[in-house]
Amino acid sequence: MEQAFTELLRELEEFGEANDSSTDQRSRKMLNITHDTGAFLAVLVKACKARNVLEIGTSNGYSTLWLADAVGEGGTVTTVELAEEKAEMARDNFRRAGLHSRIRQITDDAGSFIAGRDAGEYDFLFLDSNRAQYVGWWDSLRRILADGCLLVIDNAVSHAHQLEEFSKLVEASDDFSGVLLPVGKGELVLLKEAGDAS
Ligand SMILES: C[S@@+](CC[C@H](N)C(=O)[O-])C[C@H]1O[C@@H](n2cnc3c(N)ncnc32)[C@H](O)[C@@H]1O
Repeated sequence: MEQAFTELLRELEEFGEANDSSTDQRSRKMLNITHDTGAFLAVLVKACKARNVLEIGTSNGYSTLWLADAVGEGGTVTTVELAEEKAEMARDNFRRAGLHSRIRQITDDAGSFIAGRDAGEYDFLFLDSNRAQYVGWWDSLRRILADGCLLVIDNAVSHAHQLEEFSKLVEASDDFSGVLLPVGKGELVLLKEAGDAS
């Protein structure tokens, strides 16, 4: 990882912490993943050789930068954000990092966006958005993830109670297996089983 990129990540971490502690208004908070979560996502993306990543919940683009760096040249990260002012901040950060050419920004409601995607279109999903909507998104999420690939969900420990219904849906899905890891705010890593090719 280049020094300038590491410095940008550190700058955004400091900005996120200062910003989020300066306001009680949730919509104004950046709510970024932790540094170790970013490093963890990058390792997963590289290990999976993911080339077509989808992130739901861009905020100002901190987590997107980790994903975009990890996919490498030739890879793409599509990231969805509802709030225009945050998408604007993210656009700026993507340019600063020189990674804008591999990032596709969607400023829309993630539910409508994922409903219109093709089956198996993405080989890595990262979900870090409005947890109350995850249950309604489950059918689309499981459909657009390719077989043998990962869906990672942030805040699975910090906000476990908000994910109870969602977790029940996942547990009832035979084609998914998962593990909850104590990284950052708790990462739920779900594998869409590849199925029996024989
Ligand atoms: C926790 S923040 C994302 C933080 C970001 N992943 C990071 O680590 O830098 C969640 C974001 O999801 C966005 N969001 C909430 N509901 C959404 C929806 N229905 N569609 C798209 N984005 C949504 C919020 O505006 C917010 O910026």
